[in-house]
Amino acid sequence: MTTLSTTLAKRLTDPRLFRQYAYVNGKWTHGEGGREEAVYDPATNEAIGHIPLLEAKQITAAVDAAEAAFVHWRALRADERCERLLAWYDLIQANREDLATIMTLEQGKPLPDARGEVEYGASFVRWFAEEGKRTYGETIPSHIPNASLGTIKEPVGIATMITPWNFPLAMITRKAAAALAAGCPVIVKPANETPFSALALAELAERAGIPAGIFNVVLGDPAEVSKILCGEPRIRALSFTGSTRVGRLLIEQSANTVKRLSLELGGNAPFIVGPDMDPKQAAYAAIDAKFQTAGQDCLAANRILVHESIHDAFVEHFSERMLALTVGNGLQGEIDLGPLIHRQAVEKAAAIVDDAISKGATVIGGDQSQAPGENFFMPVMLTGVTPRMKVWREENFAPVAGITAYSSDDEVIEMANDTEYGLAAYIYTHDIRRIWKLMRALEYGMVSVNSVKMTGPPVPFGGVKQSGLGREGGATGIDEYLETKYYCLGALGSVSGS
Ligand SMILES: NC(=O)c1ccc[n+]([C@@H]2O[C@H](COP(=O)([O-])OP(=O)(O)OC[C@H]3O[C@@H](n4cnc5c(N)ncnc54)[C@H](O)[C@@H]3O)[C@@H](O)[C@H]2O)c1
Ligand SMILES: N[C@@H](CC=O)C(=O)O
Repeated sequence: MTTLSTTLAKRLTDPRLFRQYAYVNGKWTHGEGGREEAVYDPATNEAIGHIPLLEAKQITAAVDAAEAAFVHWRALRADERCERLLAWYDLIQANREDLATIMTLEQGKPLPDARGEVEYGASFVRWFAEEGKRTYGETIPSHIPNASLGTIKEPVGIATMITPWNFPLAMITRKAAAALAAGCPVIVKPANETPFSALALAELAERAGIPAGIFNVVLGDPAEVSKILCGEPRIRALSFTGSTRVGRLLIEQSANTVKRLSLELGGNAPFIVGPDMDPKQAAYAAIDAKFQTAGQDCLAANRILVHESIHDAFVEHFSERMLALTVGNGLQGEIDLGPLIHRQAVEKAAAIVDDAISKGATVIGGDQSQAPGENFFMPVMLTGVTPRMKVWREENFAPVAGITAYSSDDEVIEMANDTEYGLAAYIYTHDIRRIWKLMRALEYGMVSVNSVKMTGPPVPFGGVKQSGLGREGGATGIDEYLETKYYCLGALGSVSGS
């Protein structure tokens, strides 16, 4: 196992936040079979550390630990769990700079974006710390003589979380904080590309007084680990964020143990621009909605649908702004776009662009000879995109924007809904009738009107169709980790009715 005296550790104010072990039952753990995997900085392709690949029995040991710890955690009062979560929140905030450095090194996003994600991730911890105190049951007017009826909310049990590399911290906290606040122990399996953010969260959870066995981070071969977690009957809930392809697989693997599933899967967001919009303003908003995290965002505006009357002006402003975006190592200076996560992502983006060109799209940008390294992809705008092209059908997860013109509201509704995905959609117009018509007709879990920013702790985040199941965050996010127990208290003498 590599020692802590690596480049990454040296960059941190608190080197103990950089851990190259799994975290099970409050202990930093090696892989018993001696298997390990390197983690690379996508900007330089240099190894920044190693992680152990745990053996099957070590994953089961995490479940044993969570099962034992559950008894005490669920018995705490909600306000006691709240205090520990708030302590975790404070520690995340206090270590924001180190957490952002770890994230930029393993994920590649520019440092200011990484700081933003730490803040965003922390905000879910604070939100759910408070929400845990409001998991109310209800009383039910009785239809049974001399009985009182009602419900109470109880933690579902051990919850496991399988998370992606594009938001290595916030995708964990949005799930884990809800589960912990509900009284559930958690077992997190982060993406192997970005494990160090998860492990730093574990270190801070321990310092916050979250007991051993309650927050575990397991590492290993993803397919091997997920089979064990999905097949384990003691794990009652699985929350996954990642691709629709892997989401389908996890549904199958969880069928035998009938788990509670929350799935935040892929997106293919339309960005609709109405004829009344200022083309420059709309183009700049579309740039923000497309190129954040170098396009590796489930909310990325992939298909930009612009009314024909302003299409050409929009395209001019979009390309001028896109060509001014800076691409480089996220640790260095003012950078708009960092690298893609690995070389395969670059190859996939290039194939999507080639496919569109071969089917008649016009390309602007994307001079890959200017890319500052082999995992970088210079942003591309494609116009004249059609439903036959991959850029329309697939989530490209790269800085590739597809633009096309439409002529009527009915046409754009059909175009926008022409996808298996249904996560988020953007509408830009000031016409209230159009807003209402489009918002109601779009088959998406989230619709944002005249705003690129739509997420945050108070809102229910999630998709329809093949973008997923369930909602994270908001007033209902904690319900993903709660069971409703109905009770009937009969034979209560003369008391009847309510
Ligand atoms: N809806 C949302 O909230 C949301 C948020 C972020 C990312 N995403 C989606 O995530 C995807 C990008 O992330 P990704 O590439 O990490 O996704 P991914 O599906 O490849 O991986 C996600 C997680 O699944 C694991 N995994 C990979 N292959 C597996 C297998 N065969 N069996 C079991 N587990 C496996 C990975 O190790 C990782 O932990 C995109 O589709 C994106 O839209 C969705
Ligand atoms: N940007 C999303 C994550 C999707 O990749 C979020 O805000 O949760």
